[in-house]
Order: sequence, then structure tokens, then C-alpha cells
Amino acid sequence: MELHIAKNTQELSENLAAWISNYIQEVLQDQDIFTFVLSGGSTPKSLYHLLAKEPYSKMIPWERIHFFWGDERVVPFEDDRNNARMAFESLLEVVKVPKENIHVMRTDIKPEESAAAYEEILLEYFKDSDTTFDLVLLGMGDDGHTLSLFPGLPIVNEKKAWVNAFWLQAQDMYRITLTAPVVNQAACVVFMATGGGKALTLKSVIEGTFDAEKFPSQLIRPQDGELHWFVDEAAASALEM
Ligand SMILES: O=C1O[C@H](COP(=O)(O)O)[C@@H](O)[C@H](O)[C@H]1O
Repeated sequence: MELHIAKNTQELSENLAAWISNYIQEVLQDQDIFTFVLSGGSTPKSLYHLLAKEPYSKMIPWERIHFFWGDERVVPFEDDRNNARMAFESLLEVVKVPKENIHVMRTDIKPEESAAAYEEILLEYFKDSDTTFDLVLLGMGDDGHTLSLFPGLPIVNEKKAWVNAFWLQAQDMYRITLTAPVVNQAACVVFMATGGGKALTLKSVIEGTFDAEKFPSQLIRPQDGELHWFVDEAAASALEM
């Protein structure tokens, strides 16, 4: 695991935008398309805005990137809480990505059907490879959840399915989420975490004993891929390393 500490969210987003742009260009020297999983929540917003601007809007070959989502809140696309909507507004409506390269988790059909359809898409994409995505961008909630893998829920123990849908009582909504097995087959996973509110959880996730029921972010351990944490000083403030 590699830890990258920045002064604040702005510096972190700038460092990560440069890192992602270099990584994409490097990977695309050896293959035609790049598969990129976006995360939702509030943390990646400033990163997406930066990627949508020069120099990255010009440096990244957007037509060769295929976008996926790590998880979705099952609310209409027009709802502010919709993870895909945030990525569209901050990035995908600005740069030139062909529509057919963008794979949202649908919220206009039954959640279970949407999850099954998404899994089909992924199985087709990765049928000839042991590795799944080139890059998975993840956030971590203050409670240690990542994707929609929340502490104490059965989804945390999923060992086989790649995508799942379930009712999240605490938020009164369905969630659709990638699972740890598909993310752990990715070539590279990058977590972003900012703010003092995440400091103690980050310490438990990175330096604590393994307890994925309590801290589901610990489930993310790519089998053969890279794992990076991009954090700011506030989030890193409780770490000993
Ligand atoms: O609910 C969610 O939360 C996590 C973390 O969000 P943040 O606001 O603390 O950045 C996010 O990664 C996930 O995609 C989202 O559905």
C-alpha cells in the first residue's frame, strides 16, 4: 500500500489529477481502452472538476476511457444525491466521452434488475481477463464504509457476486454496489479521504486489526493490483506511520 499525504483537499485533488492523468497515459500505451470506476459522495467533486479542465481535459484521451460507478443511491438521476449525476455535472458533461463508454447503474428500473444488468455488462467486459478495472476510485465514509459496503451489513460478506442491490434502512433507500471480490481483481485501487472527521477511522482501517464487519474499507486489498491512499493532513493526523 502506498500512502500519499497532501496539505488539504485542494492539494490532494491536484496531486491525484496529475497522478491519474499519468497513469491513464501509461496504461494506454499498451492497450486500447481504459476502464475507470468513479466514486460518489462529496470527496471526489473537486478532483472531477480539475480533470474537466486544462491541462487534463486536453491530455487525457477521453474517447478511450470507459466509465463505471462503484455504487449508486437508488434515487432519480435528477436527485442531488445521485452519484452519477454528480460525476456528469462535474466531469462527463464537460469532456468529450462517447455516450456508449458511460455505464451508469440504472435507477429507473428495479434495483435487483439494475444490479443484475450491471453485472452482465461487467462479465462481458472482463470475460477474457483475470483482471477487472484499470482504476477504481473509492471514497471512505466517516464510519469506515466504502462503495455501499456499510458496517454490519450482510453485503460485507459477499464472496462471489460482483454487483448487489439491497435496502439500506438507515438511509431509507436502496443501494446498488460493486462488491469487494470484483474490486479486488482491479489493476489499481485509489482511495481518497479528507478531513479530521475521518482521522480515527482511517487509523483503524490502515493500522488497526482486521475487522471488516466494523470497517468495510479493510476489505479492499487488490490481489495482484496496486493500492493507494490519497489523504490530506487532517485525515492522516492520527496515523503513526
Ligand atoms: O454514500 C457514499 O459515501 C462514500 C463516502 O462519501 P464522502 O461524502 O465521505 O466522500 C462514497 O464513496 C460512496 O460512493 C457514496 O455512495
